Amino acid sequence: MMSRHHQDVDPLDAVLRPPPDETNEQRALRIASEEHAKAVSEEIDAAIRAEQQRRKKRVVKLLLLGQSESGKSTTLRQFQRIYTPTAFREERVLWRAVIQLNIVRSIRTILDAIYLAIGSYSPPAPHLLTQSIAQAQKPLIARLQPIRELESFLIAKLVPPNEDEPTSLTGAELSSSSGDGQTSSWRSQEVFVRGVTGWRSVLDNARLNQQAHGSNVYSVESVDECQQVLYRCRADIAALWGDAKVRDVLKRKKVRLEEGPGFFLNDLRRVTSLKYSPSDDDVLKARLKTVGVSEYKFEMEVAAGRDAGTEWRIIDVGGSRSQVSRAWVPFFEDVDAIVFLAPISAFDQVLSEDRTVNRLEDSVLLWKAVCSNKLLANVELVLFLNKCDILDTKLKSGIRLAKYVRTYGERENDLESVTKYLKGKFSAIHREYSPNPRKFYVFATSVTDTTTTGGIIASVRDIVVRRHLSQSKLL
Ligand SMILES: Nc1nc2c(ncn2[C@@H]2O[C@H](COP(=O)(O)OP(=O)(O)OP(=O)(O)O)[C@@H](O)[C@H]2O)c(=O)[nH]1
Ligand SMILES: [Mg+2]
Repeated sequence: MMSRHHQDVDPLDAVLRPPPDETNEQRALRIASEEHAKAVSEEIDAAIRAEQQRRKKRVVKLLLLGQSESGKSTTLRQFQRIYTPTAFREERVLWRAVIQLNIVRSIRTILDAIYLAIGSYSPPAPHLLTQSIAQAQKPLIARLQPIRELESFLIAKLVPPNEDEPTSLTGAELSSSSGDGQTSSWRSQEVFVRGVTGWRSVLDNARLNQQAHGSNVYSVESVDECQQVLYRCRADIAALWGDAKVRDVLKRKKVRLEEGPGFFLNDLRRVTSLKYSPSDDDVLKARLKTVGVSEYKFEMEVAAGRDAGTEWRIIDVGGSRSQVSRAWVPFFEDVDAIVFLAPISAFDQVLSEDRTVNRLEDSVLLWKAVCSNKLLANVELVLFLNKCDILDTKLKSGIRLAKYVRTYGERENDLESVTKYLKGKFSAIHREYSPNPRKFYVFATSVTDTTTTGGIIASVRDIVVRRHLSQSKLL
């Protein structure tokens, strides 16, 4: 009998059942306290779910390294173009000011080359041929004066306010050898940006500042006024760039604008039109130096398919010499992979910050330092032998690698043989200097090229994600 009675009565039910003699007040209190307990329990459940979600969410960290002008920021822009296309497209218009400055810089480089050649700058002696060009082109040069003025305006607009770093970072440099064997050179400012998003807010600030100061051409309200100046000067710019004698001066001064960063003079009609809006290719070609370190975080958009929702942190550092040791090391922690860019087209160039150092040699030394760094022993290293398009043009124009890299010897002076040889050299350093054996990933790249870079970026993504997953399993 007893056991039957026990089966009929739920002991919990007995405890939870409201007391039979409960007053209305006690009932209200009981219900309130039950609701509170339920709310607390739901909160705890939500927190647990969020934590589970966070643990499931993939966060990958990629560091871009390489000397200045190697293509790090361009590679970052390729990631943005491919994985956050909407945001990339929306931001394209903001690059117009940078492109305007790139154009203005090219024009100034040409004018400076002419002036330097005729001895307006000391000490070179006047060169008769160039002097006659300067005479012939005098009215044209005078008409281009607004372009020079545009330069300082755009610099004021693009360089962050209250910037404590000197803005006169080394940039394009011309040198002139005069008849007496003396060489003179001067450095021009190169505009830089601290961080990827920094310059955007700078543009907004500049716009507001200028609005407060009236509306003549140089207290421009917006980018459009600068565009108007370029538009008005387009025929003169085209005449200058198209002049055979001017080209001759540039050739003699060894100014190869086309191979340099931010070159737009072959697209003058389009880029100086009033309604000009930068294309994807323009944004990739534009040059804006990075100073310091910028971390770009993004989640791949739904269009990225199976990788949508993965959080990427790509760290882009300034590559000029003064920044290398100071800025890079603190970012070595927690990195899944490094993309190291070596601009192999630069085998016949020197660093703009130290004109005694060959750029290829500098890249090799940096690569050695990265490979041998113990903090990076377990990090995947992906090497981009970059600027292959420029390398190809250079080799075809007859510039020989063997003149600068003597060990290259009698090998063929073509793109395939040169990249194969350099891959071997970089691979040997990787093998010899890595603290632990690791796989060597290498790509011959032209990161400004959208068609070929898409596939390479996808391969990098796979390498990084695979490594990230294997590391997570080990934890
Ligand atoms: N033709 C060509 N131009 C390239 C290539 N890669 C980069 N560039 C251009 O070279 C210039 C320098 O590239 P950036 O990406 O700014 O170089 P960076 O490594 O970020 O340089 P810092 O910010 O000074 O460290 C830009 O104008 C790019 O468009 C390439 O493969 N081919
Ligand atoms: Mg950069």
